[in-house]
Amino acid sequence: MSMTTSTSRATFREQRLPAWQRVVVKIGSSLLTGPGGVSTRHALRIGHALAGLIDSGREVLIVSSGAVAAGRALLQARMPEAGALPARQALAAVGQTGVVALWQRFFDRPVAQVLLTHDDLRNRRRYLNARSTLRALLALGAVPIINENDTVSVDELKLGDNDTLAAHVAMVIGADLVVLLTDIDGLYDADPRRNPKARPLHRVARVTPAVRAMAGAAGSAVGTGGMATKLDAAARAADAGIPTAILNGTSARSIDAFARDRLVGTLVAGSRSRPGARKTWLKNAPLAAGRVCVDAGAARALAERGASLLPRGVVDVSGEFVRGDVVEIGVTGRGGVRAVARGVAQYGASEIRKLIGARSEEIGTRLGFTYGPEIVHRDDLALA
Ligand SMILES: Nc1ncnc2c1ncn2[C@@H]1O[C@H](COP(=O)(O)OP(=O)(O)O)[C@@H](O)[C@H]1O
Ligand SMILES: N[C@@H](CCC(=O)OP(=O)(O)O)C(=O)O
Repeated sequence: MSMTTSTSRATFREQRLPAWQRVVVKIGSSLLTGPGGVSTRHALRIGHALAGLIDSGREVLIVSSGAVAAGRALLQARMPEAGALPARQALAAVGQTGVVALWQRFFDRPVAQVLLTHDDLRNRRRYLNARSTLRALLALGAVPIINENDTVSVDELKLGDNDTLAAHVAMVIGADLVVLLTDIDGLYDADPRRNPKARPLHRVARVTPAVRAMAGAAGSAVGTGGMATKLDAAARAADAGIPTAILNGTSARSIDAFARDRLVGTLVAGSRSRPGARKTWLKNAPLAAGRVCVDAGAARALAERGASLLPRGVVDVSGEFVRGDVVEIGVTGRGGVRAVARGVAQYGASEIRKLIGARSEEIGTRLGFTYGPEIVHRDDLALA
């Protein structure tokens, strides 16, 4: 058989873990579920380690997978085929209660269920709400148990995997570290389940295309995305200056090291600069709700002078978005539309259509009201 056992694999040596006060820990489905639904087999050790860290004054947010796998086991259902979204959503609804109840067993303080959708991270108002709620939960001493709101997220708007969700949560809450607990010791230079000669990578300075090429698909029937989504998530977090540790949640050695502020696994370094949280969020907001096309002069003003976008420079609007949504700002050239920036729209699409080419002073007369002279304020802009 081509699969290798974990005992024949090269092992990771223990290394330093960056200092942290606030961490987002993501736990994959395979660590939390078994044939009977949720399972304490691996979760027990992880839960105790996290409880110890919280008791010592650290702040821990948990991104927990396992709803679909637990629901499937409880209903003795087959895994729905790709595309069978309502069935997966139903399984998630059945399994999620057990996942949260499982976590409650490890903490003597309340846990809080937080289900987030793509929209909650894309829309600035909802993003700010999510941030305030998470902050309040930490201040109250509750342990946030976060998952994607699978029962209502539709395919094209799904974050899709909880590695990505963990990176977003870390950016939203300004965490110092992301920890991805999985069923393998860390990142290897090839998928060790397929290549017995794969070598451990202790440290990744930057997620380059060459590093991405090392990552293969999921290792279990319940996992989503494999190492590829973990590296994508780590790259996002790194962009915001947040390092990511990838380690084995089934291994006592790895979990015990983490509880002692050491790492047995892979560290993806954070980039040195830590751009403003708002710009980071904008750059990573999963999808834009629409597009505002601008003329070449406006594009230059945004890119070269860091100016706000005024109605004067707008030439076209597509999509149906409302005030507060993230929009793409593009400029039309020979090869089609080129993205220039992303920003939070101060006006909705139907309003901006009435303002195309207007001077800022005309906004009041064209609309009958005004939210200010800018279509997108410079503070709410991130260049592409
Ligand atoms: N280069 C690699 N190094 C380590 N693991 C890899 C690599 N490429 C693919 N994998 C696979 O990724 C799996 C972990 O991802 P996944 O199954 O999605 O887990 P989770 O449920 O924890 O998100 C491992 O079990 C492994 O088989
Ligand atoms: N939101 C889904 C998990 C999606 C996911 O990323 O799963 P995994 O790769 O096991 O972390 C669930 O709770 O079943």
